[in-house]
Amino acid sequence: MRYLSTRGGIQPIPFKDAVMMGLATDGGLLLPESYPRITPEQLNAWRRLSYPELAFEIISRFVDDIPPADLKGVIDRSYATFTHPAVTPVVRENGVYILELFHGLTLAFKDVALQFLGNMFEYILAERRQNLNIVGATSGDTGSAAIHGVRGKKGINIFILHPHGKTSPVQALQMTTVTDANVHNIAIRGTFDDCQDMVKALFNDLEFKEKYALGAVNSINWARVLAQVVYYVYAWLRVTEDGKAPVSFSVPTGNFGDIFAGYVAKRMGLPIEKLLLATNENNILTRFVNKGDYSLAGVVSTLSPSMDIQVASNFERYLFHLFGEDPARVRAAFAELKAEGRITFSNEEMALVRRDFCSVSVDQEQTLDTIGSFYKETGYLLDPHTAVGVRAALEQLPGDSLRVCLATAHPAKFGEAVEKATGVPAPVPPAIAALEGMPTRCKVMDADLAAVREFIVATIG
Ligand SMILES: Cc1ncc(COP(=O)(O)O)c(C=O)c1O
Ligand SMILES: N[C@@H](CCOP(=O)(O)O)C(=O)O
Repeated sequence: MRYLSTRGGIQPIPFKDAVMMGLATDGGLLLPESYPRITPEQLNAWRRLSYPELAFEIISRFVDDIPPADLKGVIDRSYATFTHPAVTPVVRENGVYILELFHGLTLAFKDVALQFLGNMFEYILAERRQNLNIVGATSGDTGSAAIHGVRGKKGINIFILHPHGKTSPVQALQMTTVTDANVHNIAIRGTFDDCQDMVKALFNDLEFKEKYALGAVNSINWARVLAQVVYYVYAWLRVTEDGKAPVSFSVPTGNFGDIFAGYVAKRMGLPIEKLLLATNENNILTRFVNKGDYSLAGVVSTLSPSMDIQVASNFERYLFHLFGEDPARVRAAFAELKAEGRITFSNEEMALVRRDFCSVSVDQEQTLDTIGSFYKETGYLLDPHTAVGVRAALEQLPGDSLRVCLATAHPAKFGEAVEKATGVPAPVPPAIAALEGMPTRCKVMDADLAAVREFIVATIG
């Protein structure tokens, strides 16, 4: 399996090089040359597999430059850190299935891919006798999951940029209380988009990237998306009885990484009826799906802060496929976005979009109402991001269809919103209770690329 860039500017490369490259050197995103097919017979044969066994079956189809026993070792180590034996269990509440993705170390879906990526980096670096300086942007969850994926690992430094004061207090503490020597938190006076822009700019400075051996933990890294494909298949196997039943997935969306993993699963042959793209008030992607309107607007702060994003980086991967794998059309679309603040789509393209996706935007009042009523009816607590997806599913997907909602974070990460909605405090897991009063370390900076670059260079030494 080889990987190519959405912008068409690199020779195809193998998996390990793709992991190390992160953002493609031509500014695009890496994708596999083709998607391996999974058949109904294969799906039925996978029903009895544990999560790590299934992960191996799927991931190994995209990786041919790592011996199977080594790949299995990386996968097994990654999922041994989860507190639930099923890793990502599925529960049924109020007519929808809930895919719980928050049983990892930092209580969000990011752990599923970032434990895998942290161990994969460690494996490749040991083999190549190299060091790595990870630079990432977070709206709250990627940062802590990435930090916990690589803290204390030999030969790795990690720099995580988050928008100052715009994450939940628990999310901030999950990052800044990790004071290992290789962990560096930077709080940017700005938005997540500012953080992501600066990270991309550092990667696009190829001399800097090479000199300081930069590595990516955001979903611009293909390994992130790949690891997330697994739980779509796992959930599908839990809620169906035969190899063909169509299932719809409701996905609370910000950077389009999670839902793109679902799209990959669909392209591989997993019977997915619809991918429901659920957004908060930052709804550029809902406007795109429903009206063909992909035009930039300002970012607003909401109760689901991890989804407070305008420019979803993985959208580029989807556009590559939507445009018939034509890198020239991708380049033209991003030139239009830069010049005009929008991308224009043809009617044929929008028909293709609506074949796979539908979308709903859920505002904060509806989010609180959904957390409150769901709790009242079932006793089950939703975090605000999950609530956006559940609300969208209840509104948009037929009640007699198989509906899986991705529960992307534990409610205790957003305790204030949950208490406001239900009138009761969310139970606090020991991992969160332990954060209170711990020493913290974090550098607060302006959204100034030169200053961030200087800080990274000075810290690496
Ligand atoms: C809790 C939570 N839900 C949903 C999302 C949105 O996921 P994605 O950015 O992959 O679309 C995020 C951020 O990524 C998140 O942290
Ligand atoms: N919501 C994310 C934003 C970054 O997304 P990523 O999937 O590209 O890492 C976060 O929690 O940081």
